Amino acid sequence: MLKVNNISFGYHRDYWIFDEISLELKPGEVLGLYGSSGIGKTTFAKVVAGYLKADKGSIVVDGKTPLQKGRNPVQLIGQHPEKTINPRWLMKQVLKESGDFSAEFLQELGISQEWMQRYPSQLSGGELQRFCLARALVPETRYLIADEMTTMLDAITKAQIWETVLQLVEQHQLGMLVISHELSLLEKTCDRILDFQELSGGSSAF
Ligand SMILES: Nc1ncnc2c1ncn2[C@@H]1O[C@H](COP(=O)(O)OP(=O)(O)OP(=O)(O)O)[C@@H](O)[C@H]1O
Repeated sequence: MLKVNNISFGYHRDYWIFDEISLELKPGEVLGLYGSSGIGKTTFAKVVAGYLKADKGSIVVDGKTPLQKGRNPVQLIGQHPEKTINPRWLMKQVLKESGDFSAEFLQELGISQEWMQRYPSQLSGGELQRFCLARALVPETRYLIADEMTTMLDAITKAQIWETVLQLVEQHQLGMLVISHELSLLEKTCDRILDFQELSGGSSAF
């Protein structure tokens, strides 16, 4: 179980982006987090995945506090894959850095062998996002956070990526948090949906 216990975060000393949010995500569950743009969803995702430190509260993953070193069992996939990939590396180097991936697994994610010899700038957003998914789906991963993962993609690519991801999530019994401002997407993909504004009670002063 991924337990988020009363976490608060502010970029500045005088203002919480969100205050005292709690939620629980079970293995195998697909949980939606809905909220409008700018409300603090990405910040929340970064805190839960360990990129930012909560000012208050705690995050407990399968009974443990994730360590600073080593691979986090909570992996985050964001809206802009190009921002997380070294532009000077060939895609085969990008993958190699995260581990060894079988040809079957890459095929399942729709990654063509031919793309391995290309640089990130020579791939589309949907193609790059598949590499980000591969990197996030290493054996240590137990929970996946998809923050507006397909917002930039066209309808067909979006549907293909969601079909693959939901299959893999079920197959590996991962817990998945789907963050989006698109309620229709959450209704299609999630077992239940939480409203970010209701959870945080809106932004408030310290
Ligand atoms: N590094 C930062 N320093 C200061 N303020 C920030 C920083 N990053 C984000 N913010 C502010 O925090 C607030 C929440 O931003 P966040 O990106 O978490 O929202 P969001 O709900 O994910 O929005 P969107 O859906 O548009 O991406 C915004 O007002 C934003 O301007």
